[in-house]
Amino acid sequence: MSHCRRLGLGFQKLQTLSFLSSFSASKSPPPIVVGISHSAGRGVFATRRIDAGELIHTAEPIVSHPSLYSLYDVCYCCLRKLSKQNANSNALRFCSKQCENQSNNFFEVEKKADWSRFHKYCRIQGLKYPLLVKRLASKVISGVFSPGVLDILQPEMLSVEKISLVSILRVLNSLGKRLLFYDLLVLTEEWYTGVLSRIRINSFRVEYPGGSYDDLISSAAASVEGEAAAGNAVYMLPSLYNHDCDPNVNIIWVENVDAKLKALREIQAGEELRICYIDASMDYEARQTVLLEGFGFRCKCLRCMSKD
Ligand SMILES: C[S@@+](CC[C@H](N)C(=O)[O-])C[C@H]1O[C@@H](n2cnc3c(N)ncnc32)[C@H](O)[C@@H]1O
Repeated sequence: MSHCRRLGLGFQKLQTLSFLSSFSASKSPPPIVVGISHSAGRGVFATRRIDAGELIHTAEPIVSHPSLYSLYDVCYCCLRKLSKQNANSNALRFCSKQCENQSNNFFEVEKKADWSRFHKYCRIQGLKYPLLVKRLASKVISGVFSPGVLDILQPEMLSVEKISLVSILRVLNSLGKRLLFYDLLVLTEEWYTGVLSRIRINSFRVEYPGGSYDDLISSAAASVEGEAAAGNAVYMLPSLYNHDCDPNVNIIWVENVDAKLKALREIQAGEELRICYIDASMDYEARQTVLLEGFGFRCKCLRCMSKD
């Protein structure tokens, strides 16, 4: 391990990490370790040489939600695209019995409230993170997760402006007495702010590779509405990957919300694995601006250090 120091995560946190990153006991563990990078806090490092194109690991989300544009076109659990045939245009659907069963707990909670005004508010304001908070809250209330499940992830320092702009609590308050969030004392405004500050810099936009002509047309229509993605999701291990404007790892989605992390080139043992959070084709100034405004940091990757 030449470039990193192993990280002393608490036992409980390590358990959470391994549970959520779909390392099957029958398969060998992925060739990675979490350590401290020299310029970006915690990071993920290779424990052996990794070949170009190698699948490093897969990851299941802690929390995910379809985009409002895709709400009735993808599985409400795994975000798999569904056939439009025989679809009731306003019904949430699952792709399989397995997804339906897996969603039972949180879906029962969600069904207790009418979310239409909340969705309308998010659509008008162009908000996606409150949908993830809604799903997480439902999972907490149904007992799937403890309220602090995201605490291990790095938070963003939220300005008052950012919090009030996306104040799910304010919107939910207007829904009246059937409020989910006030049912449980643990889901307070403080909980909401902590969760939002983590979701903002750790969530991924789930997009599939371009498919049929119909897909292209609907994604063009969705782009006009500002949200072409199938949905958004937060993962545990992928959230520990730092950013690089010349990344050595790619995160992709093939058919559902399960993420695949693949090596873009040969990686040596001890090297840090980094993904790209933004469109790397932008010039230096634009990349710095997007990373500062969107993720709250000045990029110190090698490409940025040489102002390329
Ligand atoms: C998704 S987290 C990555 C994991 C994080 N390092 C941790 O300790 O949890 C994103 C945060 O990592 C840091 N980071 C990631 N890539 C960076 C880079 N290229 N330069 C500087 N900081 C970076 C920033 O603080 C950023 O807000």
